Amino acid sequence: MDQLLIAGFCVCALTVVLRYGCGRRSVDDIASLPGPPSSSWLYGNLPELLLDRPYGSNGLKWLAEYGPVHRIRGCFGENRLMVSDPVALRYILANFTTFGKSPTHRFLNPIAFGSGSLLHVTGEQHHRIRGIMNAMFSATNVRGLAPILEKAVLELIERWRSEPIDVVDVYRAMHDTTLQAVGEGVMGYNIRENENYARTYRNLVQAEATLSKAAILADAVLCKFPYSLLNILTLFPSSDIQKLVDHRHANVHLSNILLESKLETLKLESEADNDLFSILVQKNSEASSPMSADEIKDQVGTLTVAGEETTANSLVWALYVLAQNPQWQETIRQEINHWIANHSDRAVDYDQLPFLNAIIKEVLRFYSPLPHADRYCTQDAIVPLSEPIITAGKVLTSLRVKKGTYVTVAISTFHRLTSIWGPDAHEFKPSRWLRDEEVSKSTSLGPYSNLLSFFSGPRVCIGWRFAILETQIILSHLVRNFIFSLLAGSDVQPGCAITLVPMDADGKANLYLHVSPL
Ligand code: HEM
Repeated sequence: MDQLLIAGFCVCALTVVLRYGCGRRSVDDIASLPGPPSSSWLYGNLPELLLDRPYGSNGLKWLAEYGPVHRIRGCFGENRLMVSDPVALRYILANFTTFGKSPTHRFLNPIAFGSGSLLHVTGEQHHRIRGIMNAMFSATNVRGLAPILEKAVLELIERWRSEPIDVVDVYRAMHDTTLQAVGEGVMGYNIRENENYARTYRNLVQAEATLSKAAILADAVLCKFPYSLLNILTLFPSSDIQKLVDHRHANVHLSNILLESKLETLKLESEADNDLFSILVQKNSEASSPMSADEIKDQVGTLTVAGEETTANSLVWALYVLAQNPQWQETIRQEINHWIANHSDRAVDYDQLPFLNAIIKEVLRFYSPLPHADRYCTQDAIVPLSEPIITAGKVLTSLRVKKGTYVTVAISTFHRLTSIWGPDAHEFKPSRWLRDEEVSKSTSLGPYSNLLSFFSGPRVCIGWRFAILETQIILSHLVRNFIFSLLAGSDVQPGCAITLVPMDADGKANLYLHVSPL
């Protein structure tokens, strides 16, 4: 966000804040909750949360000190709720009408993806679009994509084998490969070969993921204004908003081409391609309340962004832990070679590779690709708790939350609760997934192995099956073909760029590893 714009907005925001305060003066319990002190009225605890290195260390400190439901301060001294309590989380994530997306997301998502984007729509429109898109992401349809996903990784393997490589930025390589995989698997189109689209896409990701004190402030200021006023910003776009607008143009161009060609195939009654977008167009033509052409087109950019970043970063962290543990690479190799030797007549069933899946689950737990997400309370609510909170002489068995409160869904902190994951919750330990009884079944939250990585409730990740299959395929093929090892003296730490990325000392996202062909 441009400095000038921020300064202008700060002045307006201060006026609004001073005049109206930080929200309605209805009663809630958050002010009385324990929470970390804040040294800054302007930024509150947000820099400690968002700019933390390694990401999550402050979250874990706060968890230990104040418990799984506590207060943190946002900008201008506002109270925010930070939640990793499973009962409270289930309630919050199940009630999207009350706990919706943050005002900033509601402002920015339509600019980047269109107002019909699944990430943006709510209520009946979300229900209708989601119903049609759920069919697109069914287990059978996703399973059918294995050959497309295998092709993406085999091309990478070919490139790595054909040129002498030693040290590779696997962060970059995984992002390129997942961009190709999501393009070909979801859209039936190789996005990597469309330079303009790939460029605007990278710019968009960079603009959205740039976290700094200025971005924190801009976020806090934006939400104080009505959308009608904010929309004026798009007429005088800052450089970051321009990146969103540029990507939207690229999306419109690409989605027009894609939709036209898929509709043509449908009209000719020729055999439809098995990419998910073709399936969507087909399912939509049979739906009783179909999506409009614009609504379909708005999913192109949505699925690219939602599907690429997260999966690429899971793969990057998986390669990072494997590079630290060569014996785990060998176990995966033996596992897959054994499977192939015993089932030479069948395609690989990746779900039948226990150690590979244990690594993937532990990566999703320990390096949660989206480490936290915001929700914004749109009407006063009462949130249940799994355990009472004793505060200021009162025992709270549930929590009154007032309209206008930000709630941080602390995904990565939930993944470290010893009450759920056991006393070794803070260790990276794939073996926990090989002994079923060790992973608590008492709190079933997410769609996959009680992990919250994909969220739960009506906004649960629609692409989780795709993400798992893609990770299984790319990781197993890479480990079968190469040995990964750490560079001497390399020092990356988890940093938050909306998703969790490995950051070097300069705050740049990358991960250089030695890659040796087998
Ligand atoms: C490891 C990989 C992934 C992770 C950790 C992940 C995580 C998430 C999370 C936490 C949400 C909820 C966000 C919110 O409501 O604030 C979400 C939503 C979504 N994800 Fe994923 N995701 C992954 C991969 C994918 C893939 C591969 C696709 C598609 C190809 C995808 C498409 C979407 C879409 C469209 C939504 C919005 C759903 C809705 O609001 O109804 N995601 N994802």
